[in-house]
Amino acid sequence: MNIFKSFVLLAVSLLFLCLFVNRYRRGLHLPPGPKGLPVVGNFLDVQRLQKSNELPWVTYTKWSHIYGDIFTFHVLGSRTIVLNSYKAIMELLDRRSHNYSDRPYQPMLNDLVRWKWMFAFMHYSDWWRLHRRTFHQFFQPRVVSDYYEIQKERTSLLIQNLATSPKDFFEHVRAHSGGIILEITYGYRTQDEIDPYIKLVDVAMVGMNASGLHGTYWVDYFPMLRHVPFWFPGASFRTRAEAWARDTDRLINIPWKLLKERMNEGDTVPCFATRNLEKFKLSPTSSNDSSESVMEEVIKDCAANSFLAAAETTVSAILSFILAMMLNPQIQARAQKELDEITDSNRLPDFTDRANLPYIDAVLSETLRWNPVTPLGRSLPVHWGFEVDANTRMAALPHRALNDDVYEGHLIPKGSTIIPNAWAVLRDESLYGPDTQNFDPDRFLKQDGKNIPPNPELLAFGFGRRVCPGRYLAINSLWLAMTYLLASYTMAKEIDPVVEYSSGITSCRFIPRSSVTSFN
Ligand code: HEM
Repeated sequence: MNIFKSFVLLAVSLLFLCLFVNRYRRGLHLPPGPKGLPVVGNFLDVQRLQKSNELPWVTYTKWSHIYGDIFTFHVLGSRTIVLNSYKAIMELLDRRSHNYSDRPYQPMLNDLVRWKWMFAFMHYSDWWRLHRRTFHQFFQPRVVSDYYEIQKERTSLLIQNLATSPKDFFEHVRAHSGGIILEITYGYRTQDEIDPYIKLVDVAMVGMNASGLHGTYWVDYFPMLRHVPFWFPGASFRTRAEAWARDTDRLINIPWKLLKERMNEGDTVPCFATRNLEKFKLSPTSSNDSSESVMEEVIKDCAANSFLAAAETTVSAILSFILAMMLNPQIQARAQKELDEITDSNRLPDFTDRANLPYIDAVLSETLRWNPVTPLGRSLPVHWGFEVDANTRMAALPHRALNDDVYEGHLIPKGSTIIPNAWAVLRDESLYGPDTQNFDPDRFLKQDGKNIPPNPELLAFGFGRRVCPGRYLAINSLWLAMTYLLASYTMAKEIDPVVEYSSGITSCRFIPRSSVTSFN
């Protein structure tokens, strides 16, 4: 009888607890958002957005004008919360980053297209931490100066290549960014070595962009579908995923295999991969792909991750800078004047000059603000001169809430996908002043030193524990490319460039500057 009484008491208490928790949760509302249909939620809105020509960050910004800085939408039971203000992004993703450092599970991308080795897509876990730590040791502020010589050499080559074939500037910029990271990670040095690897990235990115947009495939909502056999009616996504997965495998395996062959022949230069393998006393002769040790797997993953993460993003930032200079000749002339005064127009700039070039620093900040590489927290696949369809532009690197949280009276339930709309913040006139669609470095140079807007680096490189670990290297590469370009050329319009990434610019004239051509 006593046992029965205790059981009833426990059940009643549990019931009250549930009611209390429910009341607490009911009292708090989810952030508002577009009204959806029963069961499918906003499935149709999202489909419409994916098929439309409107860029998703633009649509999200419009929705934020209707629903507020923080809004929600649902698709088939999965909840997405979009943050559109500096305050909300910094409070949640930065200050409360312990709760928002996870990534949503994407069965199509991670499992079927086999990107789960990429730590940018991993869950917040010990496995991710091991990767991040291994990576960080070679890209933290203390060590990035070790890469100055590689960056200078590659940037000089970019300037020379532009003189030889200016029409191929897009390829030259890609070879520049790819060349820097390939030498740092795998020790590859020559031009001939770089091109095939850049092609591997290009090919693998097709599958990544197509599968990385959560919700494009039903399997993202119903993960069980990943077990559907290839021959099953309607399972064409499995065949497509398998073809993309083979490209992913090639991206991670081919550079590694070549590195090991070279190590066996004693023909390598010190780099991220070799120095790490030595550190953990891993001999390439004693291991092959099927018997990799755990640490070898981590080093191999990190090398491929840095290669992929660095190549596209840095290219995009440099192309944005070139576009801004072409469209704003007076800003270009002012930056060149500042540079010439420091270098006396008879040498190339160096990192030690940076503190004396405040206007160029403002141009760098404005470049990151004006056309952010990662409008929704991930890089844009920029292919100037090519049409990129709306789906590929939609990709984002979202965060995920690990536990229930409350923000300004809104409930943010555990498991919600969180998208930071950095683009909306970087265009916010209350922070960056008027006409944020225009390129104007002066917004960062207030004479009185007051009301300086937030540094765009805080938004462009992501947030909290997931902030881009390659940002110090990226800023150095960008600064050097900008200053070498300004010192060596005047960038001018050949035809009217379209200020859009999708249809993009097709041509730029690189006019050698007579005062500096002697040292090219
Ligand atoms: C202009 C250049 C770059 C931009 C704008 C950029 C931006 C970003 C952004 C927004 C994220 C996501 C952060 C988040 O989830 O909150 C990220 C992640 C990452 N970036 Fe970068 N990045 C750049 C260059 C690089 C470079 C040069 C490297 C490598 C050397 C790199 C390596 C990574 C890695 C490994 C991650 C994943 C971090 C994680 O999930 O823990 N990035 N980057």
